[in-house]
Amino acid sequence: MSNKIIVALDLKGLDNILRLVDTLENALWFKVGAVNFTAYGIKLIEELKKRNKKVFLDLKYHDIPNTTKEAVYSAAELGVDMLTIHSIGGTSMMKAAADAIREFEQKEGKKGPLILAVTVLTSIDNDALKEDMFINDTVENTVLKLASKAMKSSINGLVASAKETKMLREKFGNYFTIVTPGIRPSWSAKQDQKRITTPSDAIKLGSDFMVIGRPIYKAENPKEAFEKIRKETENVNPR
Ligand SMILES: O=c1ccn([C@@H]2O[C@H](COP(=O)(O)O)[C@@H](O)[C@H]2O)c(=O)[nH]1
Repeated sequence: MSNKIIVALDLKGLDNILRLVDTLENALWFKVGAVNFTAYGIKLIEELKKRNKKVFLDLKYHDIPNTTKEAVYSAAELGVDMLTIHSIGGTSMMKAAADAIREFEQKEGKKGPLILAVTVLTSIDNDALKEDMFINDTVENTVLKLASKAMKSSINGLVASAKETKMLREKFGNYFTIVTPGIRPSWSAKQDQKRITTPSDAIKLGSDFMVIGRPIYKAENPKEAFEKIRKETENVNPR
C-alpha cells in the first residue's frame, strides 16, 4: 500500500473512475477535484469511502471568508481527509477556513480534515507569474511569502511544487505537511505542468505526498505505471 502517492482521478465516467480505483489495489489516496466532483459529486466520495480509501478533496476554495468557512465545514462533514484552499485568498479567508475545522472538531468530537493552502500552481513559472498574475517576484519567493501567511493563519498544510520543498523545509521545518503535484516520471510527458520533478526526487526533497494523475490514468496500463512509481519510491529517503 502506498501512503505517499495520491492518484488524481481527473477522468470521465463514474464507472471508469471506480474501475481504475479497484485496479489500483495498492493505492490508498485518491484526489477528487473540479473534474470529477462537478460531474459525480458526493457519490464519488461515498464510493471511495466504502472502499476504505483516503480522499483528498482538491476544490481549491478561494472566496470571501464566510463562504470559504461554510464550504470547508461542509467538506469536513463529507468525511474527506484533506482539502485545499488558495493561499492567495488572504489571511482572513485562511483563518476562517481553520476556524471551520476547529468548530467541526468541537461539535463532532473527532478529527477534521487537514487543510492545505495552495501556494503557486505548478503550471505557473516565473514568466506567467509576472505576465498573468502581475507578481514581480520569483515563484520561490512568492511560495515562501504565501507559506508564511498560511502559517500565521493556523494552516498546517501546503501545496507547492517539489522544487520548493527543500526551501520550505529549511524555513519551516516539519510544521507543514507538503503535498506536491507536478510529478513526472522520466518516462512521461510534461504536458501543461511547468515546475516538475520525478517521484524519487520529490521524496528526496521532502514531499510528504505526491499527486499524480495523467502519468497513471493515461498510461496504457495504469496499474503497471502506478506499481512502477510505487516501487521506485518506496525505499527513497528524504535527504
Ligand atoms: O499546483 C497544483 C495544484 C493542483 N494540481 C492538481 O494535481 C493534479 C496533477 O495531475 P497531472 O495529470 O499529474 O498533471 C491535477 O489534478 C491538478 O488539478 C496541480 O497539478 N498543480
